[in-house]
Order: sequence, then C-alpha cells, then structure tokens
Amino acid sequence: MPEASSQCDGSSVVVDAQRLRKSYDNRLEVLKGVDLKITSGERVALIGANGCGKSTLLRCLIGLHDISDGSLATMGHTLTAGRNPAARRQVRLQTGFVFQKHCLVRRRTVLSNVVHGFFGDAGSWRAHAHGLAPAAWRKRAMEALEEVRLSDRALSRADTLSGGQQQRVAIARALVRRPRLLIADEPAASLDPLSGQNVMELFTRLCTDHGITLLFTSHDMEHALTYASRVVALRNGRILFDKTSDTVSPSDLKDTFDG
Ligand SMILES: Nc1ncnc2c1ncn2[C@@H]1O[C@H](COP(=O)(O)OP(=O)(O)OP(=O)(O)O)[C@@H](O)[C@H]1O
Repeated sequence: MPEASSQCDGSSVVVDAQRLRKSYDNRLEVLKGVDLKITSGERVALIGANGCGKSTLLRCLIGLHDISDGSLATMGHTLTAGRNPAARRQVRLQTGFVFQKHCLVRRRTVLSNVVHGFFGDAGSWRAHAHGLAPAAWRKRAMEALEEVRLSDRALSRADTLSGGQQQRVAIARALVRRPRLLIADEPAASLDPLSGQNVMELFTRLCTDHGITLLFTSHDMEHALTYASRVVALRNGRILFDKTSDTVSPSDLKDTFDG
C-alpha cells in the first residue's frame, strides 16, 4: 500500500498539526489534542513546565516519534500514526536540529562534525566509512563554520573547544544543508548566561538571514520573549496560549508554570 505522503506544495505552511495526540506505550498521554500552525520564516518559542511535553511535541512534528492520533503535515509531508518512512526521511532532510547537549563526535575535527550534517544524503554513509566527504560538502561546511565564526578552528578536535564554541559547531552542523526548518531543544540550557545569549543571537540571526523557520524550546523566558516572534505555551498536554511575544504578560507566564 502506498505510503500516505503528500509532496511539499510550495505553500508557506511549514507545520500544520491538528488535534495531535501522543501517548507513550498506550498509557501515558502526553499531548492531548494540540493544534499548531507555523508558517515560513516564523520564529516560535515553545514554553512550559518540566515534563509538559515540549520535546515530545518537537519530536512528533519532525517524525522522530509516531503520533497517536490527529493530523500532522510538516513541510507538506503527511505524518500519520503509521510509520511513514519516506515522509519522515523527507522531513528530516529538510530539518536541522540543535539540542541542549551538542552531541559532537569528540575525537573528530570540527570540520568533520559539520560534514556530519549531510548524513542522510545519498552516498553519505559510504563516504563516512571511507573517511571521505565530497569536496562540495567540505566547502559548504567551511562556509557554515564561517557563519558561526569558527572557521579558524576547523581542524581542531571538537573536544578542545569550549561548551559555547561546541554549540556553535552544532549550529553549523544543523545549518549546513540549508534546512527549511530548524528545531532547537533548549539550545542554551548548558551554557553560561553570556554564551547562551550569544548562541541564541547567532542562530536566530542565521535563521532570519536565510529564511529558515525556527521552533525552539526554552526555560529562559527572556530568551523566549527576545528571540521568538511568537510564543506557544503548553500545559497539561494542551496549548494554554499562542501569542506574539510582545503581548505575553507576566500573568500568562504565571499560568504556564503554576501547578
Ligand atoms: N521515549 C519516552 N518513553 C516514555 N515516556 C516518555 C518518553 N519521552 C518522554 N516521556 C515522558 O513524556 C512526558 C513529557 O516529556 P517531555 O520530555 O516531552 O517533556 P518536556 O516538556 O520536554 O520536559 P523538560 O522541560 O523537562 O525537558 C514525561 O512524563 C516523560 O517522562
């Protein structure tokens, strides 16, 4: 049976989730009917208390987790409660990820880590096995390193860089294939305040410059309100509010985090 996957239709809707539900092991229902539409070029912060389902929602939106019910289309590809491997692959190829822990390969060079961002392209695993990467990938990886101001460290081992620098390498890796969507899960959480601010500034600027849609989670409300144009709050598996960041009030934030 053909997989349910509609092709990207060039529409400006990047994420379209309706009544999205997600349960783990048929027991714990984490998302209880989430409606979320994100259009091209938006910068959206997802906030909410620990365990409210932010990472789960991010993972569902990009096909890393199955959804349990509802409808979901990401960049025009329909992700149903079934497996949808082709649609998931297409979504992943057009998505960059940045996580709290940058997950670099410590013993490899900075450049090699950025080249890893191409994995999933045809031939990438063979290139990896042979320690080879096409010249075009290395050239593009160097450009990405310039964008995060780390080209002078291209040949350093990843674990010789500071935490903030390593997160900048992770950003270069996420952006190396010029994704349409960047997903960042608490990208600044492991960094000191200044490095965190630098990282947030850097990737929001790069997303704006390259027209990349950005969805990030944060427990730092200053980051959410400063670097996103829109803030979506989750509570008890549902959206509590969805507003432009300049209209979020202290009482909205209190409602988001109060038991
Ligand atoms: N793979 C999994 N299997 C089973 N339960 C999971 C899984 N991932 C998350 N959960 C559960 O789902 C709930 C929501 O977790 P999730 O990580 O999405 O929340 P979060 O809002 O991102 O939390 P935090 O702010 O602490 O990172 C939690 O109860 C968690 O234990």
